[in-house]
Formats: sequence, C-alpha cells, structure tokens
Amino acid sequence: MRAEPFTRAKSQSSAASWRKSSASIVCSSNSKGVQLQETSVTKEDRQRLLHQEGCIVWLTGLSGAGKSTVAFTVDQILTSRGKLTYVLDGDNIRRGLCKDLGFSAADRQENIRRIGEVATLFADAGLITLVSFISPYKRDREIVRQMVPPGHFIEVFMNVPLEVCELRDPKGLYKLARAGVIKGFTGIDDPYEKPERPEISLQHVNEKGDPVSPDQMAWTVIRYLSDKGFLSG
Ligand SMILES: Nc1ncnc2c1ncn2[C@@H]1O[C@H](COP(=O)(O)OS(=O)(=O)O)[C@@H](OP(=O)(O)O)[C@H]1O
Ligand SMILES: Nc1ncnc2c1ncn2[C@@H]1O[C@H](COP(=O)(O)OP(=O)(O)O)[C@@H](O)[C@H]1O
Repeated sequence: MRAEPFTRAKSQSSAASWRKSSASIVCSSNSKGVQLQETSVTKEDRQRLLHQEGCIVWLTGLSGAGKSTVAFTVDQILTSRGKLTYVLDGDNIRRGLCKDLGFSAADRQENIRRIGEVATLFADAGLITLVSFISPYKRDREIVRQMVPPGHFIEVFMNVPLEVCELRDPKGLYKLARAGVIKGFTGIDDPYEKPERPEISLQHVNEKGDPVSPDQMAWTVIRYLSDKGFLSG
C-alpha cells in the first residue's frame, strides 16, 4: 500500500521520529556499521488500515497496585470494540524475554530497556500497547518516553498507597518481604520513584472515599485515548 503524497508530506516529522526510535534498537555499541533500513510502508498506512494510532500506555506502580488488572481490562474492552491492543505484563515477560533478569537496580533497568524497545516496535506497528511493570525508576521510564513521538507515551500512575497494596498482597510477597525472606522488595527495602507529571493518575478511592473499580479505571484510560484521537484513524 502506498501513502498519499499529502499524508506522507504532512507526517514526515513524526515518521522520522519513529525511524529514529527504531534506530536505537540496532545501533548499540556491538552493532556499529549496521545501517537503518528505510521502510516504504508508513505508520500512516498502518493507521488507516487499523483505524487507530499506535501508542504506549505505560502503567507504573507498586506490586499489587492493580497494573495488570487495569491493563487487561482496557485490553478486553478495546478488543471487544474492534481495536488492536496487546499487553506486555511483568510476570509474563519475566518468564521469557527477561527470564535472565532479577531485581537488582541494573537488572530492573535492563528489564525496562528491553520492554521499552519491544513496546516501541508494537506501537510503531499500530497497536495500542499496554505495558504493566513496576518500573520503579523515573529515568528508565523517561528514556522510553523519549523513544516515541511526543504524546505517544502515556504514563499511567497506579497511585495506590503501600498500605493498600500490602493489605491486598495477592501473591503473599509483601509478607515474605517483611519477614526478610525476599530482599530488595519494591516499597519495602527497595525504592519506588513516583511519576511527577503522569498523563493519568488512578487512585483506588474517589474524592468521596468510595472505592474505584478496575472497570472505572479502565474507562478513564480509554476516554483519554479517545480524546487524544488514538482510537480513530
Ligand atoms: N524484589 C522484588 N521487587 C518487586 N517485585 C518483585 C520482587 N521479586 C519478585 N517480584 C515480582 O515481580 C513482579 C515485578 O516485576 P517487574 O518486571 O514489573 O519489576 S521491575 O519493573 O523490573 O521493577 C511483581 O509483580 P507485580 O505484583 O505484578 O507488580 C512481583 O510479583
Ligand atoms: N480497582 C481495584 N480495586 C480493588 N482491588 C483491585 C483493583 N484493581 C486490582 N485489584 C486487586 O488487587 C490485586 C493486585 O492487582 P494486580 O493487577 O495483580 O496488581 P499489580 O499488577 O500492580 O501487581 C488483585 O487481587 C486485584 O484483583
């Protein structure tokens, strides 16, 4: 499929920006001399094919904050409405692509770097890409933000206090961390750096103190995506 000349000219800066981001995938110190392959099918071609625009919805927060629940709820709702989405989830990715990594600061950084590269490719392919990782370091999240065109990295802060996450403790990990069986657990004896200006901040209770359900949270994300035009094209 060929892009209309008008579309191609209009979109050059954003397409160039995506290409720049793809370049970072191949231009590590071990791949000097590898040249970036230009593509003839553009992001806009895919956008028109899918009637949506690819982006990264990055959910960050403590273990138990509800990242996976909200990501999969958004996934389900959008899929049922004919949108192409994909969830990259910490627990799943750590069984494959990142199974060699632990939870030291360096390993978490490498974890997020790899996920950032994959998420960038998925978003470039036109998918609404939902990413649910603790991603505790501001710097690592900002690096991913810079990899995509402005506005295409949507940081969603699961703004749920440690006490609430610890009460939920669905996997019993906080108990083990408090008992000293797990060392370096985020929020207990390892840092979590809150986002300063997330695009979306989700709290587990509303202004009246009533609980906010995963469905309500998911719709907040979906409304944002719709308002910004990612769900049409
Ligand atoms: N030390 C330590 N600290 C934090 N979390 C731990 C740890 N050890 C195991 N787990 C389990 O691993 C899940 C977090 O993996 P992530 O890949 O999202 O972490 S990170 O982004 O690299 O920090 C996290 O899953 P979620 O509860 O879904 O967040 C935990 O179940
Ligand atoms: N909005 C919510 N209100 C109440 N409980 C929730 C909400 N979102 C998630 N949960 C529950 O909290 C626990 C942790 O959710 P999960 O999505 O696994 O968190 P995370 O991926 O951040 O570790 C689960 O038992 C889930 O059912």
